[in-house]
Amino acid sequence: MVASSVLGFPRIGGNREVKKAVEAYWAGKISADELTKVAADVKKTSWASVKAHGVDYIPSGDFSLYDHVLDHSAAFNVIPKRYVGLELSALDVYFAMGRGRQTENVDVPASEMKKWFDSNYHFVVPELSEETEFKLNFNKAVEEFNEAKAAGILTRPVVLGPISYLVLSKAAKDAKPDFQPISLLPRLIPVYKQLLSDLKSAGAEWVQVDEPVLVLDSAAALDKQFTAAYSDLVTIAPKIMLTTYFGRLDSNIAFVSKLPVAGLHIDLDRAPAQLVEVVEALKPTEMVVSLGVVSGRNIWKTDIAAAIKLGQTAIEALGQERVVVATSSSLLHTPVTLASEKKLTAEQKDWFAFALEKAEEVAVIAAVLSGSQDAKVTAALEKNGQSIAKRRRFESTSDDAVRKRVASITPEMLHRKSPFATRQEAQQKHLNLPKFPTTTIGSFPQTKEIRAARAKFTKGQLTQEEYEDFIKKEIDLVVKFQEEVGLDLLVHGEPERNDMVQYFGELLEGFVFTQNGWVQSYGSRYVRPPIIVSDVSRPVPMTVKWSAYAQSVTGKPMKGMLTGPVTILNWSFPRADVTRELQSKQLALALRDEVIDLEKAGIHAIQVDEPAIREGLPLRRVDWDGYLKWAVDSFKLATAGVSDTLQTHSHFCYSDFDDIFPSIQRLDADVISIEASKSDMKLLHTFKQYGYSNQIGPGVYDIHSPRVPPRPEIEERLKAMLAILPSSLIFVNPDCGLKTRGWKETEASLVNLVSAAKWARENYA
Ligand code: MET
Ligand SMILES: [Zn+2]
Repeated sequence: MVASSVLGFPRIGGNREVKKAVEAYWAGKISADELTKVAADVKKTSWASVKAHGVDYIPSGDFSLYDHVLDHSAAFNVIPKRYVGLELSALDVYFAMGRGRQTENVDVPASEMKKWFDSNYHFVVPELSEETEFKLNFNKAVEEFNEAKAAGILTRPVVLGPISYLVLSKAAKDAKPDFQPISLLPRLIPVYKQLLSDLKSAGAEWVQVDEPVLVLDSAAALDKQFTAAYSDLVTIAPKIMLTTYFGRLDSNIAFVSKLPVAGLHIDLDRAPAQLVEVVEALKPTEMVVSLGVVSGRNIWKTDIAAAIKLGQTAIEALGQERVVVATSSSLLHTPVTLASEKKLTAEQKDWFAFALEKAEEVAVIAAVLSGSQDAKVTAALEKNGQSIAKRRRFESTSDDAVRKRVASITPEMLHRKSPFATRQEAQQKHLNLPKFPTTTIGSFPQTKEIRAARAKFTKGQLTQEEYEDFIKKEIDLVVKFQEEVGLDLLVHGEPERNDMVQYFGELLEGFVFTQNGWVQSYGSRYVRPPIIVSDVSRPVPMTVKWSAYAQSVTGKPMKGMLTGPVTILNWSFPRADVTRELQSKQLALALRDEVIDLEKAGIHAIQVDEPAIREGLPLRRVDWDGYLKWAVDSFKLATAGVSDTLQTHSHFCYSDFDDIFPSIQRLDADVISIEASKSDMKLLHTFKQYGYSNQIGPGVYDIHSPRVPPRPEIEERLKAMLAILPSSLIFVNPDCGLKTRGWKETEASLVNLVSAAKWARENYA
């Protein structure tokens, strides 16, 4: 019998119950007990429905109220000093670590967040030092295992493995300069032993231990640590399914196949070619192989016939009993169910599978591989074949005009007319910005009123004209606000945008949208990625009306605001039938037309956001150049079609800059703004090391938290920048858009920001 498994499930709940409850708890509207109850119901529903679809290994312990890495930190007592002794409940300390906390007596910033591998999910980075004292404060894995058991469902608990936990951690500020988190492994192992032996006593037969770092180049140097850790853990743990995802093991398979674990999970969605090598390596062992054939990262219906072929290859070598069919990764990155989509056409709906439908897919594939003659299985298999055939027919139709345009892109289209120095002079004449110009990243608070108006408009309760008047009034407010606060380069505030990707997707050809396809980005923040289904083009201008209006109501320069091609691509579910490069170039051409139209409409600064360029970077270094080439070319294609007088901006919000620094320089944007506040400005050192020739605005405060940055704190950050960068290149701005913030903290924060910039002008003339 081939077993089936799901590696993790979305946490939001079918009706966004968890998101709503967490936010209600933060707002003081419900109690901790009420929150726990909502979470318990959602978990129970997920377990029951995965089980109902016939899945053998059902995950537990993967649920989280904020982030699963943060859950481990809280459980392991990895609580930075600033969160200790605040007289808060354990739950409030947990949330304070995730999002910061600012009340009458407490003022702590959030921890740093980083993107989870190459996804748009953010995890809270653990902070470790020589002084870290690991202990098991609570055992979430056991608690949830028992919770499921009480509901009559036997689960396979999920934990993040010790090596990945340490590799994903960073050294705390007070750690010694040469401190390496991985050096704490011997001290962390006893905690894992306790965690895992408790799980075994609770009755868990298997445990899924995630070690996603095994798909990174850096894991090659950790073979000794892996061997030591797992040789120790297997002695007391349930059977361990060592789980890798998002990439390929490559040479790491050599030591992984020698680990004493009971099973190995590999991602065959991202890296199908690794199957043969892995199976060969496992042959002489007794390990079970878990085949991640159903994508945890995309929403296309699985081609079951193709998955079966992969399964058969494994079975021929290892036998049925040693093969498990699984999702490639946790389904955290996909929406809950297609069943809640009422607006997709029947044809479109037939293309996709969301989390619940994927659970069914793994069960069907496992049943077929087990030789099931069950009529339901045969029918499901046949139906899948028909769906795939229909989709292939749709995919074979393309937009010839778009394809031709991509084919005729010339090198000249990628370059601005003059070098940066010449452009800077020309731009200054138009923009007339003071030294240390202040600006924001684009969005202003998306208030209840804005969301209500948009909802009414979507439902047809507001006419086009009424809605546009409403948006114009919002723009008036935001412009007036910025003038009053004293900002220099203004924005229109993006009130017309539901989301920075969805907004463009809706105006472009080639996308479809879900009503309920929410995917977690961080904490309680969920996005609804559009789906690219065919060739992309721009039928009409998308932002010109709003930017031109905003410019018409102020004498100060107005910055146009677009989402970049690579980000639109990376934050959508992409097509799987053509390359990402082709999709990116099509998007770039559409945006190029928009940039040119904005310039014609009298806009002198345009920001093209590329916050997702880093996360799309392949996990293996050998694959980087290929990606960076087309990613940078796409940005340039979108932005280089304008005159020297137009100031291009780009924005990035992440901190691992070192890796891609030369590519950032190659974008040749006149100004970039970057996230720098939470990572203690460490990325500025990258700039110091490499030098940077164009203008740059390192974010001076963290917008992911409602906390107001006191003015001296902003000044400190400016000082840190000035130690590294010439004052003539520095812009002053928050580290990202303000859409998730309230007006109160936005105003207080920006007042401090403007006054810190004035201070800089006075002191660094
Ligand atoms: C995640 S980056 C966000 C950039 C966008 N312009 C905004 O301000 O919201
Ligand atoms: Zn951002």
